Amino acid sequence: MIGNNSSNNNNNTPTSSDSDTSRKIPKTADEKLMVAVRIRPLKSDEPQRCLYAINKKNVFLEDDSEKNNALRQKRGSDKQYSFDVVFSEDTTQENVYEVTTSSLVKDVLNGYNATVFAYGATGAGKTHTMVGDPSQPGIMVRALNDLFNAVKDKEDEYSVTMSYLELYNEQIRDLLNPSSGYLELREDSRGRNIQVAGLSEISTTSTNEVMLLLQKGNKARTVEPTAMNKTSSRSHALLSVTVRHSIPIDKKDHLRMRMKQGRLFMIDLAGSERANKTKNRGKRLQEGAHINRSLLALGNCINALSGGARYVNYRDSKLTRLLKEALSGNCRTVMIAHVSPASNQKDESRNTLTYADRAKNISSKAERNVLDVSYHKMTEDRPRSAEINKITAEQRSNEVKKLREQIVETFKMQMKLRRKLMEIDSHLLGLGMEAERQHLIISHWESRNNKLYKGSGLKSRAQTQQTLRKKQSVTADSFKSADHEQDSDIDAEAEGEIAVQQAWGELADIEREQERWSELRTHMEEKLEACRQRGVSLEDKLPGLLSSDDEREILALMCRVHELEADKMALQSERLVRQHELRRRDLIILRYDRQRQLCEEIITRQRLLIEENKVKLPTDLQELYQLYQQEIHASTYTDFNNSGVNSAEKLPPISKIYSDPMFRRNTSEHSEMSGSEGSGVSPPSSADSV
Ligand SMILES: Nc1ncnc2c1ncn2[C@@H]1O[C@H](COP(=O)(O)OP(=O)(O)OP(=O)(O)O)[C@@H](O)[C@H]1O
Repeated sequence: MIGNNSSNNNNNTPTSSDSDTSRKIPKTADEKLMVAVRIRPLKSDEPQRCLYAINKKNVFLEDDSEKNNALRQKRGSDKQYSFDVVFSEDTTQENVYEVTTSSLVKDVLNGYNATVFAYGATGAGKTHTMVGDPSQPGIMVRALNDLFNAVKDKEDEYSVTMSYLELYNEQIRDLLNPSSGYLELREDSRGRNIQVAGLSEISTTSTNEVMLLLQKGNKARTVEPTAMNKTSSRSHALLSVTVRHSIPIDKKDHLRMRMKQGRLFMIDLAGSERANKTKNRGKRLQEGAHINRSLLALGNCINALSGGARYVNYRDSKLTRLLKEALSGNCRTVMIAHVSPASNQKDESRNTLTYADRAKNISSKAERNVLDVSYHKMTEDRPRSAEINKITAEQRSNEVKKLREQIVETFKMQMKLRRKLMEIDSHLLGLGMEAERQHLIISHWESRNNKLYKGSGLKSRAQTQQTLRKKQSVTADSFKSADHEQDSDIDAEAEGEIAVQQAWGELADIEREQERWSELRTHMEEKLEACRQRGVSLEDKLPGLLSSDDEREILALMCRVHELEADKMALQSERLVRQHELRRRDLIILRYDRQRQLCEEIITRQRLLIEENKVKLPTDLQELYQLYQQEIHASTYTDFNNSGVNSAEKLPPISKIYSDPMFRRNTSEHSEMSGSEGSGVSPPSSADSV
C-alpha cells in the first residue's frame, strides 16, 4: 500500500516474477493516496520565515495574528500538520525521488498505473521537483531513467511510449508536437479510458532521446513571468509513460502472449495563486481564473473523495477528467504539496497544507486495474477455452446472444438516461434564462420607481421568498390606498408594485423548479453511473465466452459504436449549451442596449441644458464630448455598413443637434414636462459650444 503505511506497500507490491498481477491484489484493497510536503529554501530577498519542518512527518505554520493570544499554546496543534513525509528545504532531488516515486516506477513495470503530481502556489517549487535542471534533474527525468535502465536489453519484451501534454486555459496542447493545435479529450461510453485524441505517443527507450524530447516539450510550455515567479508555468503539464510487457504464456507457443501494461503519470500543476498577490491583469488574470477553475474542481473532487461521497463530479474541468483514474481508480498516487517558508506566502502555504491534509483521506482501488485485468482476462480465458469447448457450441452461442442482448439493453438505457440528462440540462438552462428575465422586469420597474435594484443571482431562494412576502403586503397596501382614494384606476405606482410582485412570484416558482430539477439531475446522474457500471461488468464477461478473433472484433466494433453514439450525444448536449449561451448573450446585449439608450438620452438632455444655459464646459469635458462624437460617427458608420440602416437618427452628431427632428421632439417633450413654452430657445452654434 502506498501511503500512511509504507511497510504494507512492500507486502502488496508484486515482484517482477509475478505472472499475473491482478490476482495478487486483494479485491477489497483500498490504497491511501500518499501525501508528501516539500518546503523550498527561503530566498535572500524574502522576509522572515513562518513555516518549519518539525521532523520527517510534521510541519509547523506560525500564525502572527495569534502571537499574543493566550489560547495560542492550547491551539498550537491547529498549526501543526502531519503528512506521510515532509521534506525540509535541504532535501535533495534524489531523496525526493527515492521516497516518492522510485517504488511507483517498479509498480509500473509490474503493470500498475501510478501518478505523481506536484501541487502548490506559484513559485513554491513544483517545476523544480518535477522537471528540475540539468545539474539537479527532477522526478520526470529520474523516473524515465530508471524505467529505461530496467528494460535495457529486453526490448523484445518491453515497449515504452511517452506523451507530454499541456493543459492551458482548459485547452490541451501536445508538447511533443506543439504545432498540432488544440486536442480533444475523449472518453468511452463507459466514462472510462479518458484519451486525448491525436496526442503523439513516442516510442523510445533511449535516455538521451527522451531528455531531448522533454527539453523540447518544456520549451513549448506556456511560461510567463508573474510578480511571484520570473518563469511561472502558466499551464498544467502531464507527462505520461506507458510500459507494455509481453511474454509468451507457453515458451513453445510465441503467439499466445501474456501482456501487462502500466502507466506512470507525472504532473506539474500550474500555481494555485491568488490574483491580487501575483498582480495579474488581463490575460494573466484570465489564466488565473482557468487555473483556479481546474484546481477548484480538483479541490471539490478531493473534498468529495476524502468525505467518502458516493458521487464525485469529475466533469467540471479537463484536469479532473484527466486525473479521474489517479484519484479514484486503478492507480497508486502520490501528491507532493509544495510550500514556501516565507511569511509573505503564509496564506498560500496554509491553503496548500489544508488541501494536502484533505487529500490524505483519499483512497484508490488497485483492483480496478482496467488494462491489466482486461489483458489478463484475455490471456486467462484462453486456457479456460478447453473448458468452454466442453459446453456445446449452441449453448455458448445462446449465452453470448443473451449477454449481448443484455449489453445492448443496458446501452439503450444509458442512451435514454443521457438523453434525459440532456433534457434536464436544457430545462435548467431555460429556467436560468427565465429567472434572468424576471430579474430584468424587476430591475426595470424598480428603476422606474427610483429604487436601486441590487442585482440578480445574489439572492437565495429563502431571500426571494422573503422579498416576495414583503412585496405582497406592499401591493395589498397600495390597493387599499387606491380604494381609499376611490380612484377608478390603480395608480401607476400600484401597477408597478403588481408587476414587481408578479415577477417575484414567478422568480420564487422558478427557483423552486430549479431546485427540483437539480435534484432530479443528481438522481439521473447516479442512475446513469449505475447503468454504466452494469454495462461494464456485462462487457467484462463477454471476452470469456468468445472463442475466435472474429467474435472479439465484432465485440470491439459493437463497443466502438456505443462509444460513438455516446460521443454524438455529448456533442449534441454541448451544442445545446452553446445555443442557450447565445440566447443568454442576446439577453445581455438587449440589456446593454437599454443602458446605452438611457445614456444617450441623458447625454442629449444634458447637452440641451448646457446649450440653453450657455454653460462653459471645462476643457477635459469638451474633449470627452469630442471623443464621444467621433465614436458616434464611427459606430454609425459601422452600423450603417452592417445593417443598411442609418442609425444616426438614434443620437445625432452634436453639430446637428437642433436640426434633428427626433431631437426637436425630445426638446419639446422636455419643455412641456418642465412647463416652459415649447422649444422657443434659439439654437446656439452647438459645434462651437462643445
Ligand atoms: N527545493 C528547492 N531548492 C532550490 N531551489 C528551489 C527549490 N524549489 C524551488 N526552487 C527555486 O525557486 C524558484 C521557483 O520554483 P519553481 O519554478 O519550481 O516554482 P513553481 O511552483 O513551479 O512555480 P509556478 O507555479 O509559477 O511555475 C525557481 O528559481 C527554483 O529553482
